Amino acid sequence: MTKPVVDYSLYLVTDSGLNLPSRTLVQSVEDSILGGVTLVQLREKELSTDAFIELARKVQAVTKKYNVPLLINDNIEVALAIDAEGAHVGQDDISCLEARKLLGPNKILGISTGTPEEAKKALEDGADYIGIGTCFMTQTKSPKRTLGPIGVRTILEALPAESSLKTVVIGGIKNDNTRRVISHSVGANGRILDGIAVVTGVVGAVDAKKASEQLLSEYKAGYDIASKRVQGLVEERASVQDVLKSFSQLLTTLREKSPLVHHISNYVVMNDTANATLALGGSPIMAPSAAEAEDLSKVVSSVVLNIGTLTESFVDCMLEAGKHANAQSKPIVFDPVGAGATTLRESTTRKILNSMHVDIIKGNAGEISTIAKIVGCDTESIAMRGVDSLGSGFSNPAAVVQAVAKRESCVVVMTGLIDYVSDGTRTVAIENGHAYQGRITGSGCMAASSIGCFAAISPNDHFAAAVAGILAINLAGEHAGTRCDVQGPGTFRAAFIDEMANLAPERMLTETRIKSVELSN
Ligand SMILES: Nc1ncnc2c1ncn2[C@@H]1O[C@H](COP(=O)(O)OP(=O)(O)OP(=O)(O)O)[C@@H](O)[C@H]1O
Ligand SMILES: Cc1ncsc1CCO
Repeated sequence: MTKPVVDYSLYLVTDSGLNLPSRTLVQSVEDSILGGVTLVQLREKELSTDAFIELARKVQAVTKKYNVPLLINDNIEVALAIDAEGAHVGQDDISCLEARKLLGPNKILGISTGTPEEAKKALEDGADYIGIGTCFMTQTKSPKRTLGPIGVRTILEALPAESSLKTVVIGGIKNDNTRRVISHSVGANGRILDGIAVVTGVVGAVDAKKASEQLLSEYKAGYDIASKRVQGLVEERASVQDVLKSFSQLLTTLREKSPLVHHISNYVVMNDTANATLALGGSPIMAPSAAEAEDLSKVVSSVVLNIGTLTESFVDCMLEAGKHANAQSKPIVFDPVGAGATTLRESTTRKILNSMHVDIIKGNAGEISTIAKIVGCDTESIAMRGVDSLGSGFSNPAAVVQAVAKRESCVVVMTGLIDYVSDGTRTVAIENGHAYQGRITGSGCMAASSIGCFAAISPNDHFAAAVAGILAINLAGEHAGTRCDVQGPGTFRAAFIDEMANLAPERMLTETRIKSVELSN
């Protein structure tokens, strides 16, 4: 018998303890296969070998009927006794090498992995696939730390791009997180998860068939986004010159369309960011309640998340708004204010990056340094004092923004005397701006709002949106800072908003001081 070809897209892992009492486990398995489950694993930790074999034979009658492979968890004896298609082992069970010896070369063998090292070892030891987890907290597992999509990606990136080892993600995978787990975990090596492994989402669902249909459709939607991202990594991009030409048009469009921008901002800058949005041509809605996030996601054109004054309810709202913005494909701008200043800010930043796909990250050097650490980029560390970045910044700032952008598959903006914007491939340095911007609070937050406005009317080119957003705010800063009626930060603040409203689109072409930075990829 040759090794079966396996479709890992929707992998059901059973658990009698979680199966709804209204039906048998065998019924749940059959319903889930009718809904699209492509692979089944029988996991029974409490049964004797005889009882396990008896149940396995019943489940096998169903899997055989639909030609879906059946794997046995942990117990190789049971797998061999019923001639199952293969087995799955954990890190604390029989070793992968030993399991392969017992199973022979033609059975499917999978192993649970939680670190890049375990994944590489599984490949060496002859596994066919790895289960990567735990991704999120679940009813079945409460690990000390979950991987989240970023941790999953680190494991995918540890594997050679061309290796035939398949990968599935496990742990808390549900309908409402499948798409982003798949799309957000794409490795820089182009590896995309081959499937999702689900326990409670199916056996605990009232309608296992419907739950399976929905999960499979979410996996496919996530896979499509992931494939586009992988293509984007190699696709030819428009030149900076092309982007420059489009800026004045973007500002004109912003004023014509006046898109609604959902802000979850901080108490300090709420009013200034709302006024900056209006002055530039957008329409702000400052809405920090989770209860209205879903409704808003349907009508707004972009979302700005700002962690400046963190409270539990702000965080809840950001997570909810992010989830719905991703589902509605509305761009998200993330402003990790003071990210490195406290443990709460750092852990919230991690939570946000793990819970949604952020399209544009904007921060000062200290904040970007914290993000780099969270996502695993090896860079210098820049200290923060409260919400301000300390010192002269990175020795090679362009390389840092490019590395973080590449790693997160998003656009990264780092502000300061010179602002850097990168999408991981193109990187530019923007020299416009006025020193007064550094002397009032919230000019970074207003920059995020400006980017949010441009992202709203440029949903398919977030790089152009970020560059245009920074240019608009910095040109307004230059005009305001050089006005003779501006005497200091107080008068500057009012003049700054005026000059955002006065900004003529053509000035974005003639007054920009922008340089493309050539970096090796
Ligand atoms: N010395 C400066 N010269 C010119 N522009 C500056 C200067 N300092 C800051 N800026 C501009 O001000 C904006 C905000 O940058 P900054 O790095 O000060 O943000 P931030 O520290 O996040 O601000 P905040 O936390 O107050 O919102 C950017 O558009 C940047 O270009
Ligand atoms: C000063 C300050 N503290 C929390 S948020 C904020 C505004 C700058 O982001």
